[in-house]
Amino acid sequence: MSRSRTDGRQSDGREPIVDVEADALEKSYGETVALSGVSLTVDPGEVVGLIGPNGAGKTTLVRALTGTTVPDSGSVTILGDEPSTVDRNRLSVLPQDFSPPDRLTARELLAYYAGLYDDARDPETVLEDVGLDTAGDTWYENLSGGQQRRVCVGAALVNDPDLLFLDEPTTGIDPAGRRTVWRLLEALAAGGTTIVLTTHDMAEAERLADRVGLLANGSLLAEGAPAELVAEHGGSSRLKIELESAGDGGDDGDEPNRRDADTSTDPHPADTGADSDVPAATTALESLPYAVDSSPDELVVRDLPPTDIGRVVEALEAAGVSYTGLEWSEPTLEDVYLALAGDLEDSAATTGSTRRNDRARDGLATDGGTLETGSGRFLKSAGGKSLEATGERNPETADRGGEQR
Ligand SMILES: Nc1ncnc2c1ncn2[C@@H]1O[C@H](COP(=O)(O)OP(=O)(O)OP(=O)(O)O)[C@@H](O)[C@H]1O
Repeated sequence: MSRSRTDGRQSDGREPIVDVEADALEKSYGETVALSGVSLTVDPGEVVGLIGPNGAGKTTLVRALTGTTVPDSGSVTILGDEPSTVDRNRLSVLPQDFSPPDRLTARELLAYYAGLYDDARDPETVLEDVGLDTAGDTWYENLSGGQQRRVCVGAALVNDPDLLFLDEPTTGIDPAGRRTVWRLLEALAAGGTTIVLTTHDMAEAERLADRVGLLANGSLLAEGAPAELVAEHGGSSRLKIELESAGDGGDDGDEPNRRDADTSTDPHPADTGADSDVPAATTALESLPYAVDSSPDELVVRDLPPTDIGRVVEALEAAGVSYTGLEWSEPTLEDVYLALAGDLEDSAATTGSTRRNDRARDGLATDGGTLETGSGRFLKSAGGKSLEATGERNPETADRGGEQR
């Protein structure tokens, strides 16, 4: 994403101005360590994406950054203030499980939230922005899950915040709607809004975030621009060659890249790969200067520039090797995730979040951050008004209740 940026330094060259500054945050719920020494700085206008397995601590981090939970130790300032005293007109938070009143229409809900702020955006425009203008008069409870989430995203944008926290904003939204939300967030970022979002969608993080933090077991395992993380941890490019095993094919006669397979003795051979073209294909590629991994029915050629795909095809065809598909791909943020946290699928389930990750201790984590949301809570309030009327709980009370979770 390109946008004009300041370097965050004041005009007299003194201390950098940052929108979020969190240092050494620790938070435990009973025996469960949700945050373990997380530090994070977010510059004005920056988009930071937090990724990580279920139970990694992303929501707890959001909550600690926004003041809906108090960390056990460590410090947080947002927009230059403590979270509890920050000007709520400038801040907005969309919790993961925000649930507004069911018996208000999308239009009424956005108008309601707009009414909480001194200088809100036009709710009709927000309704259009989130792609809900045709469903504006439908009760919230009758909207689809994805439409409901769009209303929630709209509610989070209605005060035109300087600093926006979004906990899994596009969960449940269909691919086209997701792109609508992405474009909306990109436009906000281009206008200077600082955004911290959590997501399980690696494409979302890669597209939107200037910087990504990978959390697991309450620690930041890695942090950096998506491209940097991919270059450092994503591995190499891959050309996947799906091979036709002897049992898959017959004599089609017309296709030049297919070697005849003898199926006369067994019309339904088990697809064990034993008769596949893997050995022949491996031999065919030996003369090329690339590492090749093999499995029973496919080969993966690593570090192959796309301009050399033709050499692979020629080598396979010269050897008469059958293949059913070729797929070349560059490493992505998903590869980074799988490389660093793929074995930690559910931090809470596998470790109770108490395990410290060695990679974090070894210094991969350079910074940390905080975010947190709570069930049914919506942090927004303005001009001294709170959202207790909508059923949201007092953050501190809610947090204490959460200790029992
Ligand atoms: N209020 C609470 N009371 C007790 N335990 C909690 C509370 N909030 C979070 N936890 C625990 O802290 C750990 C981190 O949870 P958190 O919700 O921050 O993870 P997450 O990364 O946001 O997960 P997900 O991707 O599933 O949303 C988990 O083990 C969770 O069970």
